[in-house]
Amino acid sequence: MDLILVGFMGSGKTTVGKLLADRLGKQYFDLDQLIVEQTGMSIPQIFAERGEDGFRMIEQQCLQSTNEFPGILGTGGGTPMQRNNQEFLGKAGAPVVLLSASIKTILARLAGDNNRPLVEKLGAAGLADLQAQRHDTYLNVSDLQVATDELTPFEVADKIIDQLKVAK
Ligand SMILES: Nc1ncnc2c1ncn2[C@@H]1O[C@H](COP(=O)(O)OP(=O)(O)O)[C@@H](O)[C@H]1O
Ligand SMILES: O=C(O)C1=C[C@@H](OP(=O)(O)O)[C@@H](O)[C@H](O)C1
Ligand SMILES: [Mg+2]
Repeated sequence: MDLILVGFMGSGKTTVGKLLADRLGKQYFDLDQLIVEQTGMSIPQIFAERGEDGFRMIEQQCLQSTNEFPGILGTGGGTPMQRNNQEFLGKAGAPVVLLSASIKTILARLAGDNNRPLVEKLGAAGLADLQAQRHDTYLNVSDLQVATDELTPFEVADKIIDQLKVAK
């Protein structure tokens, strides 16, 4: 893996990951997409039929399967919360980049979304709590942090490229 994106739902991991891959001439892998391909089920279907615990088990297995993948990996918002996944991120040998956004931005970006079961289940206040709960873990697993509220996805990609150059 060359780079791993982490962050809350709606922070832009999938969008920015694809852009970055295009710009750097690399492949993009999306953990949620891999889960959908491996199970033949949508994310809401997995939550409905297997529960969140079932989803987390599949998520963990799929993450392990990306071990030798070349390119850029976009994780799901809950991926860094499991200990095994934290170990994976720590040993991946790729910079882990945290995309952040305020809860106001997140709610605006996810309005009308029906592919994220936790958004429907938790509502605005519950999502704010979940974001706060995850905050420290996101910081702990990441090497770089980019605040995305005032940036277009293209600008976020630019910033990551710049910061990685500086960090080299
Ligand atoms: N920097 C940004 N500015 C404006 N909209 C964004 C930005 N990043 C992502 N979005 C939008 O927010 C929504 C969620 O983005 P997505 O990439 O799926 O996030 P994630 O994979 O982190 O959940 C999409 O509609 C996307 O177009
Ligand atoms: O934050 C989470 O727990 C989740 C985030 C989603 O991915 P995105 O962060 O790409 O929306 C997806 O993995 C699932 O709905 C659970
Ligand atoms: Mg995503």
